[in-house]
This record gives sequence, C-alpha cells and structure tokens, in this order.
Amino acid sequence: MTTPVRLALLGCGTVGQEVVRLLHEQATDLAARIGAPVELAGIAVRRLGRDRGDLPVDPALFTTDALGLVKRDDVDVVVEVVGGIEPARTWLVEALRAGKSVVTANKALLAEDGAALHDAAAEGGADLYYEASVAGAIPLLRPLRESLHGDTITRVTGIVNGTTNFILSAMDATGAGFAEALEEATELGYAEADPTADVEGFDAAAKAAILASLAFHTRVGAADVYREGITEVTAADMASAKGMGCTIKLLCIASRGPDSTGTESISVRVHPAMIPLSHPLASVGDAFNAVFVEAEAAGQLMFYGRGAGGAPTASAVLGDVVAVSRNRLARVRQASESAYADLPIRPMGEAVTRYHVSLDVADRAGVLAAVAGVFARHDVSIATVRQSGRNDDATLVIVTHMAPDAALAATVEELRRLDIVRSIASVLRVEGGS
Ligand SMILES: NC(=O)C1=CN([C@@H]2O[C@H](COP(=O)(O)OP(=O)(O)OC[C@H]3O[C@@H](n4cnc5c(N)ncnc54)[C@H](OP(=O)(O)O)[C@@H]3O)[C@@H](O)[C@H]2O)C=CC1
Ligand SMILES: N[C@@H](CC=O)C(=O)O
Repeated sequence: MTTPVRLALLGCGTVGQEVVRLLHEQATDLAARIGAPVELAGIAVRRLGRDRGDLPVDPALFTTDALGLVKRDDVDVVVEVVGGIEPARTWLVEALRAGKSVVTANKALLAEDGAALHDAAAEGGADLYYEASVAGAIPLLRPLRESLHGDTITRVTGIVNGTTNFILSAMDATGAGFAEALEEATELGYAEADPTADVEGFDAAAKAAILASLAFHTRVGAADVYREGITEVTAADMASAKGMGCTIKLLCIASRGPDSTGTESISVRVHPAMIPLSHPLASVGDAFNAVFVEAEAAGQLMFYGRGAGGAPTASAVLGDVVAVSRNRLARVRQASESAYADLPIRPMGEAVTRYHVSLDVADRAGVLAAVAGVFARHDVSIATVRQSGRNDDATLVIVTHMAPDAALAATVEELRRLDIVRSIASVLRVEGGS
C-alpha cells in the first residue's frame, strides 16, 4: 500500500458523524478501491464538549480550529459538512488554492458563490466535488457533469427537498393543513428546528442553481432562481388538485430554449405546482427526492432516492472521497467547471405555464363575465371554470391555458381591484399535461 490519503473533516453533525462511521466501517474496502488507506487527520467542530455518541474515532482528533486544520501540510483532502457561507468559503478557498482536494455538501455556498470555489480550484489545480449537495444519496451531479456531457440537456424537473415533499405528501394523503403537516414533519425529525430554508424554498433554489449550472454549462446563482415556498399551499388547494386528478409538489424546474426574441436562454424556478397523477414525479412520496432529466439524444431519464439524512448524504460524500483520492494517486484532476455556454437567464415573467386560480367572489349576476373579461384583457385564455358556493358567497376556480407569468401576474393584480372579488384564495402553477 502507498502513503495514506489524509483527510480533514470539517463538521461532525448529522452528516459528518455518518462520514466518520462509514470511513471506519469500510476502511478496508475503501483502501482497496482507492489504492491507499484513508486516514482522518482531524475533525473540526464548533463545540468540543458535545456528545457525539459512540463515534469510532480518537477524541484527540477534534479541534475548533478549522482553518488551522485545513492549512496543515499533512492534509490532502478537505471534506466540508458544516454548511453556510462563512467561514466555510474561507476554508475551502484556502484548501483549493493550496492544491488540496475538496468534497463538500454545502449547497448554500455553491449556489451563493460557487464562482469563488471554482476559481480557487482552477488556481490551485485542485478537485472540487459536491455530489452530496443536491438530492443526497442520488447519483445525479456526476451523470450531469460526465455521463450526459455528449448530449444537450433541455430540461431538469425535480423534487429536491425532502422536508417539503414529506409535508405535501402528508397533506395529500390525510387532508391535513400546512401547519399540521409541518408539525408531523418536525416530530419525525425531517424538518429542522428552523424549517425556513426548506418551507420557503431556499434549499430547493440553491439545489436548482447547482443543477442548472451543470445542465446548461452556465454559472447560475441562487439570486438567478425564481423562488416560492409552500407555506401558502392550503388543504383546499390540495383538495382542488385531487378533484382535477392532480397533486401538488414543490418543483425545481430548469429549462433551456429560445426567449421571446428567439435568443437561446435558460429559466430556473422553484415553486409549488399542480402535476397530474400520471406525471413521473407525482408518485414520489414521503421525504424522497426525484429528478427528471430530458436531453435531446438520451430522451427522458429519472433519478430517484433518498435526498436527505445523515447516512444517505454520507454515501455521496464518501463516493466523492474515493474519486478525489484516486485522482490524487493518479496525479490527475477532473475537468474544470464547464460554464462556456454562458446562456442568458430569462426573467420569471417570460416563463410559460398554466395556472389554477381560486377566487372568493360575490355571487351576483355578471360576476363570471367580469372575471373572464379580466383574463381576456391580459390575453390569458381560460380552459375551465368551476363555481361553488351558497347565498352571496361563491368560489370560482379557474384553470388557464398556457400563458406567460407576467400576463398572469397582471391578471391577478387587476382581479384584486374588482369589487366583486373578495379575495384571491390561491394562485398555483400547473405543470405537465395539457
Ligand atoms: N442533513 C442533511 O440531510 C443534509 C445536509 N446537507 C448539507 O451538509 C452540511 C452539513 O449538514 P448537517 O450535518 O445536517 O449539519 P449539522 O448542523 O448537523 O452539523 C454541522 C456541523 O458543523 C459544525 N460547525 C458549525 N459551525 C462550525 C464552525 N464555525 N467551526 C467548526 N465547526 C462548525 C458543528 O459543530 P458542533 O457539532 O460542535 O455543533 C456540526 O458538527 C450542510 O451544508 C447541509 O446543507 C446536504 C444534504 C443533506
Ligand atoms: N433539508 C434538506 C436536507 C437535504 O438537503 C431536505 O429536506 O431535503
């Protein structure tokens, strides 16, 4: 056996602890697969005294000096499972510039400032791997950045957040409201103490940015992604979706194609959407993730599995550790970031989709004509209208044909000003089907 590959582990929480366990349990196999044993050089944490169960590791390896650990000469590979922008960015830029290989699960940092990491990797001639940052255990980023590099990806549609998928699946199965389903997700340990990043769509938007960057060879950041969370999805929306043979999912949608002027461009968005039960993503339940990729030559591909949790995420981290360690031994590095296409990003207003609009209206003669007139003025064509209600109160549920988002936004704005419209209960996009 050759000299060991020395690894600095930054973070030893949900994911980090499973990385330690797998490194220990699979030490012999990993050494055989890599061609050299992997040794932990140190583990950086925030609180030295924290109880970490019966981790199979020498307590003397723990430190609170992450930067000092990264800079050590005996460290070859830095594995970052801390999260957040700083100080993680400083540590990883330092490691990459010094030629150390980096494996990270930090989607927030990659989406916020992936450029800093890719530039540092290019500068230091180092590997930057981040399979665990999107969809946990699912091998997804390597297929996008290697296997499909001979093809043109046209669209990526995914369920990439486990917590929100659990909540929406529970709402669909039991008729529960959002708050009740979130409580269940928290009790089961899916949702974090502060679930904002999940339920407001920030986590999915970061993953969408990473997927779009790889799929379209264009740097896409978190700020380029249109984002809506699931906090406004109601039990009534779910019931209405069911009535239409649909369910509601938080989707990440990244697509390429010509914009209104014919220029090739991309669109990246995250929002709840109704999808028909026949859609490949409709049956993805519980906290599972799935990503549906469409490419010109390959056609349709579906990736499915566990997108969150310590062990599934650690599986992806370890896969990257094997890859970068092999590269080090062979004295090669993976191809650098591919952002040559540099496609412009379309504003959300140009995204074309169908809509499900639910309105509380006064049940008077002419209400339907008045509402339909607003849609017509903005060139949003109505596909179906359903009316229910009693006495003076009625609910109108309108589903449109395909229309640009800007036209729908203008329609909703004008509807709000109509006397007969008491409130706009919900506006949901409808994806798939026709
Ligand atoms: N959990 C999941 O299912 C998934 C997580 N990820 C990503 O993996 C990363 C880690 O997530 P997760 O394990 O859940 O996070 P945790 O909060 O469970 O763990 C974070 C770890 O980082 C340590 N840490 C925090 N701040 C510092 C600091 N300033 N210096 C040194 N150590 C620090 C903590 O130390 P201490 O233990 O002392 O508090 C802890 O060990 C994140 O980027 C996350 O987005 C990706 C996919 C799935
Ligand atoms: N909070 C995330 C964890 C993985 O990225 C999720 O729920 O999917």
